[in-house]
Amino acid sequence: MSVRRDMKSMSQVRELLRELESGREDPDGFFGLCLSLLGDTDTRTHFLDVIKPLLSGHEHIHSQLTAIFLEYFSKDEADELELALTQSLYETKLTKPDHQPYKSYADLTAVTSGVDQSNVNDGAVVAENQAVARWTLNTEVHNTTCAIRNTNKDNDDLKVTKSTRSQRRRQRKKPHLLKNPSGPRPVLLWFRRDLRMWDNPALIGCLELGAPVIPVFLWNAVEEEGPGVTVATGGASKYWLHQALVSLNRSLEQRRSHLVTLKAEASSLTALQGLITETGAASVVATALYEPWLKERDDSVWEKLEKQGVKCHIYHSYCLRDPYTVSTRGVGLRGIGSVSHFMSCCQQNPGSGLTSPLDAPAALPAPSAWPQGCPLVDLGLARMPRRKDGTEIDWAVNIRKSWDFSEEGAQAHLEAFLRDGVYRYEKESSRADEPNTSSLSPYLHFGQLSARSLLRDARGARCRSPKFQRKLAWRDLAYWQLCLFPDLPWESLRPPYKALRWSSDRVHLKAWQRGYTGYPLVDAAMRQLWQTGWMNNYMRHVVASFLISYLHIAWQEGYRWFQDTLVDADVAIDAMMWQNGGMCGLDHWNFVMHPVDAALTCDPYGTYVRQWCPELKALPNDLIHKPWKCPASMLRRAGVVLGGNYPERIVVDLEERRAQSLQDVASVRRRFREFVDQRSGCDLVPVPARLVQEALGSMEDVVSREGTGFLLPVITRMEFKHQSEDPDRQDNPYSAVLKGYVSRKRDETIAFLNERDFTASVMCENTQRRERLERDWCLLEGLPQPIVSRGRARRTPTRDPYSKVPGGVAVPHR
Ligand SMILES: Cc1cc2nc3c(=O)[nH]c(=O)nc-3n(C[C@H](O)[C@H](O)[C@H](O)COP(=O)(O)OP(=O)(O)OC[C@H]3O[C@@H](n4cnc5c(N)ncnc54)[C@H](O)[C@@H]3O)c2cc1C
Repeated sequence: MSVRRDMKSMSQVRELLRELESGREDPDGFFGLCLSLLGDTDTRTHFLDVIKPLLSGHEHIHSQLTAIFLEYFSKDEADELELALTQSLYETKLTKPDHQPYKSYADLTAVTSGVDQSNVNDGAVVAENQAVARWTLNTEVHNTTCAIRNTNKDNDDLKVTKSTRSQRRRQRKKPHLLKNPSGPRPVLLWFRRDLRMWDNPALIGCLELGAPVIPVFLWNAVEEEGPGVTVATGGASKYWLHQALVSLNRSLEQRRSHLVTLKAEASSLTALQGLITETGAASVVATALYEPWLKERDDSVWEKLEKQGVKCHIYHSYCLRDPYTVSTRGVGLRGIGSVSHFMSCCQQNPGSGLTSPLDAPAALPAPSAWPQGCPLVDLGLARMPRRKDGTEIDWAVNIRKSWDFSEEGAQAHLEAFLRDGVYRYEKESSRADEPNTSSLSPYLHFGQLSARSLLRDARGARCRSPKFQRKLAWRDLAYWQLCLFPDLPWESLRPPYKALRWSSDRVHLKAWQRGYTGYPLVDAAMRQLWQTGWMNNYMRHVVASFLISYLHIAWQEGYRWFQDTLVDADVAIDAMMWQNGGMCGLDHWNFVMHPVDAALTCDPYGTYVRQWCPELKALPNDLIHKPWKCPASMLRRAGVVLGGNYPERIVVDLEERRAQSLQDVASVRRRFREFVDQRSGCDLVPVPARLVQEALGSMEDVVSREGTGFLLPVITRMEFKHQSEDPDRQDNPYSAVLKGYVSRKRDETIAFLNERDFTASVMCENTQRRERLERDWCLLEGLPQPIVSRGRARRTPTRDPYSKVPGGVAVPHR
């Protein structure tokens, strides 16, 4: 050992001594580390000097260390041999691949975790990583030692017996140096949805238990599905789950662990019990799930395991707030269902507050023996159907091309969005032709990204992002609603709307599902969904409005299709949004998207339609959203055959269909008057007693009826109220059909050009006036007529009809 290294090691030992004094290190661990840093001889020579400072103030630790030291150095020859072996392995671990010795444990952990050195400079992280690295190191040393010893078994029985005996003796004495079979019993880390290494409190919770960690994933489709027709994990989402598990396993392997996957045939409880018996695990750690049926299952699992003497530790990290702790106290129930009301509830009743995100551990302590699992493919999450000839139908090929399923992919997406995209998001999140939203939903759904760290990063972004941050509140709102109304995925919350007349036209439904409705915007969105498993929020509104208000198909059909095809399919969010869109949720969308007019906002140049409906790509911008308006010659030139390579519209009378939908709502509201508040005209919704009790201050809002529980007036679309009052009125002034709005940026451009046009036309008008006066004067005086200028008021090009604004100016956006 060189003098410089000697000094460096000594200074590290002194640093560790301070850790010991502050209680962050224990005497056994400290001694083990001294051995590894100083080596056997130097420890023997210097150790007692090193620990002398402990005599003032930490006498107890000093005497413990002295005992450990004396015990350790009173060993026999076999012990020496084993120690030499252990030390040499230790040296190997402490040597970089280029054979340069590691400078510090931070250095070591940076390599084992694959993280940048700059990330591990934080004191707390280094301490935590050191602890983990040490643990793993010790376990590994032991395992490798055993392995080497076993290969010698046949040759040298005597030596092995001796060695094993001495090993057992030392294990009893120094648990931190070699793993003790009777040491801490392993902990099962039950992964369900928070499939990540970063900011995972369950993972860190396991490490804090100081025991070997066995990460497991159990799959039981029946439990997952719940009691209703939830389609909790549809095809696309199962495919994502499979890929996310592959990636999780890779991350675990980088940390010297791996994921044990298991088909929980009978139940998750039975599978866990089996694992506990097989591994001797003493505890189970997981993050909470909030779907009521999963929570019920979990509660029963925790209860049974606790009775068996297994400790269960549950952490909350999937949502920003544990939805079961959100209260309306002090806020009341008025406006319930809106995100503003929900945020007021959270602000008024802040709960435990958000703590800082946690770093990923560098390594996980591995058990001495791993339980038997089954290969991930056996869970059947990514199983593809087969044709009659046995060949596979790989429907996920485009999904694979569209996404990076890993946690690193999530981080990269997030960074790119906060760096370049969040500004556009705040201005124009509705554009379908530009990737202006974060596309983080599948990562959030599977917990590959924690909501807490996302919020923290969004707050720290260069561009302010209030709109984006609010979306995370929407997400929590959905879980709160699902907890309050467990039937949310299948039963309308507003009772009268259950009696709405819905169409059962399967041809229409199929056309909508596959993107063959004849309305290019709707078709583009549905094809994007089918191929990539995703579409942005605005397009989800467009297609939902089309299904409900124009095809008159029940929202549950839309919900189920989304659950099956979205990679971010999320029971809580999907159900809440479809209920709201289906007019029967706690909130009402106060708009209906028109399948052509909406293009004004989201696809003004037809770029999006051209991408997903390439058969229409040669149509001009102003007609691409309504090919039925194209002259036959234009269609011919563009190669479009309506009813041939592109469908005819499945419904043509949009106005009529909308009016019918409105009439149907008015009629059920009149039929079930008991569910309409006579004072405000709002719909009444039965709410759980818990809500009412919490919001006692607002009892006057609550109408209590016998047999119906508590009825609460909720947000109701103005056009419904008006139509119900005067059913025969044709021109409802509150029509909710959104004509498409032009974004602020476009407004600004147009205003600027308008102004330029205005100046130009005023100048032109003046000239014309002067010319006219001159002409009249010449006529009166009998003089020859002056030569009139040929100039005319400048006309604005009319290439983009979507930019028409009051005032008559039309300009292309770019
Ligand atoms: C009919 C319908 C069904 C929907 N179904 C789902 C679904 O199954 N899963 C899903 O994650 N989102 C769903 N949404 C909400 C929203 O459309 C998606 O979250 C969003 O499009 C995802 O894209 P993004 O990550 O770019 O969103 P961003 O706009 O970048 O938002 C960031 C995150 O906030 C959350 N979020 C955004 N909008 C909402 C919202 N309205 N409600 C709750 N959380 C929101 C999502 O987790 C999203 O990833 C649905 C919306 C509608 C209209």
